[in-house]
Amino acid sequence: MIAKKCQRRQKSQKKPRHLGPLDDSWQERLADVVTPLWRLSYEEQLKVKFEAQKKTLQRLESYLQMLNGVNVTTAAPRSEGLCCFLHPIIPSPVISGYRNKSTFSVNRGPDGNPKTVGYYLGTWRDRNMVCVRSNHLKNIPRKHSQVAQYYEVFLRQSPLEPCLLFHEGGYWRELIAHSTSQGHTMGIITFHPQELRQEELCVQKETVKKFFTKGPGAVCDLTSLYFQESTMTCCSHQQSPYQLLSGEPHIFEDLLGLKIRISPDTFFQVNTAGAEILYWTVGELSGVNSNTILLDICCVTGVIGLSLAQYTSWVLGIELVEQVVEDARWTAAFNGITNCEFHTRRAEKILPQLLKSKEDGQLIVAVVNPAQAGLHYQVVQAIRNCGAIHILVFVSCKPHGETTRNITEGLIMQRYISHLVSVSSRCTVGAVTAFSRNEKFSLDAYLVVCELLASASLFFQASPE
Ligand SMILES: C[S@@+](CC[C@H](N)C(=O)[O-])C[C@H]1O[C@@H](n2cnc3c(N)ncnc32)[C@H](O)[C@@H]1O
Repeated sequence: MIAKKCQRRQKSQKKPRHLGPLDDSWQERLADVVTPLWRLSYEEQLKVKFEAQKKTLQRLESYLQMLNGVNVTTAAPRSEGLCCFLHPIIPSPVISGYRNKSTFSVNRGPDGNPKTVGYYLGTWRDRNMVCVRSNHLKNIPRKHSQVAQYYEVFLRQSPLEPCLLFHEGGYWRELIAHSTSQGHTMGIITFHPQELRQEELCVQKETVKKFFTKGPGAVCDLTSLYFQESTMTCCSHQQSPYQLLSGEPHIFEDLLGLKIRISPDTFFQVNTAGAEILYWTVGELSGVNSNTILLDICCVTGVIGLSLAQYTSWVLGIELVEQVVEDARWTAAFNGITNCEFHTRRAEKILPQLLKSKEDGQLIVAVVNPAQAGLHYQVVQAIRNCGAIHILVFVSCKPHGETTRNITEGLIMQRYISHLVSVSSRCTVGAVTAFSRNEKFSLDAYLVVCELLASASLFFQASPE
C-alpha cells in the first residue's frame, strides 16, 4: 500500500504536460470551455439553445411512446417535428457580466505559478490541469474579477502554500465572490487547516482580514468576508461553519419587489434578471389563486413561494438547509408576508405526512426546483399520491438528465401530465415544466428559456478532488 501511495504521489508531482507561456490562446481556450458559444452572436446562441431543447423534447417523446405504446398526441398547437409546441427562448435582459456568484480555483497557472486564481483548463486525469485567470470571460462581472485578482495578490505575498492537491498539503483554496444588484459583495475564502494549531489559524484569518479591510484588498470594498476551514472538496455550514471575518453577516438582493436575505450557503439563480423572468413564468404557469395552497419544494430562501404569496392562500416551503430556511423566514417577516410556513427537512421525509394533513379539499399547486440529482422517488410518489395537487411546475437547470427520469418514471406513468412546459436554467437556461392532472394523456410543451450569454459556466468549477 505504501509503495502504491508513493507511486501515486510521484505521478501527481509530475509537471502538467501543457504548461506554456501566458498568451491569448489560454484565454481563448478557457472561453471555449466556460462559455462555449461565445463566438456566436447572441441571436445565433439562442437558436443553438432552441435546437438543443428540441432534441431533449424529442428524446423524451420517443421514450414516452415506448413506455405507453402509443403516439403522444395533443390538440394544442405543435412545433414542426414535435408532438407539441415549443416556445422560443426568452432572451436574458442582461448578457454580459451577469453572474451574481463566481467560484475561483487556486492552482498552477500557464506560467507555472501555483498561486494563480482563476478557472481550470484540462483534467486531473490527463495531468494537464492549468488554472487560467478569468477576467476576460463575458459572464463574469468586473467586481468578481477584481476580488479574484486581489486574492491572487494576497496569496503571492502569503508565506503559506496553496492547497493544490489534498494529499500534498498546502492551505489556501478557492474563493467565492457573491454580489447583488444592491451593490453588496460577499467574499468566501476556503482554507485547508492541515495540522495548524488554533493560534496559527487565527494569525492567518487576521492576515487575510487585514489585507481586505485595511490593505490593498480594501479597494474591493467587500460587504462581508467569510472564511471556511475545509478538509473536503465542499463543506456545508453544518459540516464546517462559515466564519465571518469582517463586515455584515448577510447580503441582500431585490427581486420581484422583495428584499431577500442571502447567507454564505444560499443557492441563488446566478442571473438575477433572468431569475426574475423565470419566477414570473412559474407564477404564470402555476395558476395560483386565493383558493390554492402553494407548495414550494426545495425552496431555498423561498423566493418562488414568497413572490406568489399575495396571489395564494398559503405558502408551504420545504428545504434541507437550516441556514437558508432562516433566510426564508427573515425574508417573509421583513416583507410583511404572514401566509407562509417553512420546514427544514428532507422533502422525502416530511412531504408524505404534510400532504396527508393538507387533503382538506383545498387545491395544491406544487413547484419543485430540485438539485441536480433530481427528486427523490419518495417525493415523486408523494406528489403522485396526493389528489389535491392539480398542477405541478417542475423547474430544472438540466432538463435532459434526472429531470427526464423524474418525468418519465414518476410522473407521466401516472398519466399525470397533460401539459409539459420546458424552460430555462443553468446560469444560462432553466427549464420549467408544468403538469396538471388530466384523464387523457397528452403532452404539450413550451420552451420558456431565460437565456444568458453562454452555457456551462459552472461545469468548470469542480474542485481539485
Ligand atoms: C436548485 S436549488 C432550488 C432553487 C430554488 N427553488 C430557486 O428557484 O431559487 C435546490 C435546493 O434543494 C435543496 N434540497 C436538495 N435536496 C433536498 C431534499 N431532499 N429535500 C429538501 N430540499 C432539498 C438544496 O438544499 C437546494 O437549496
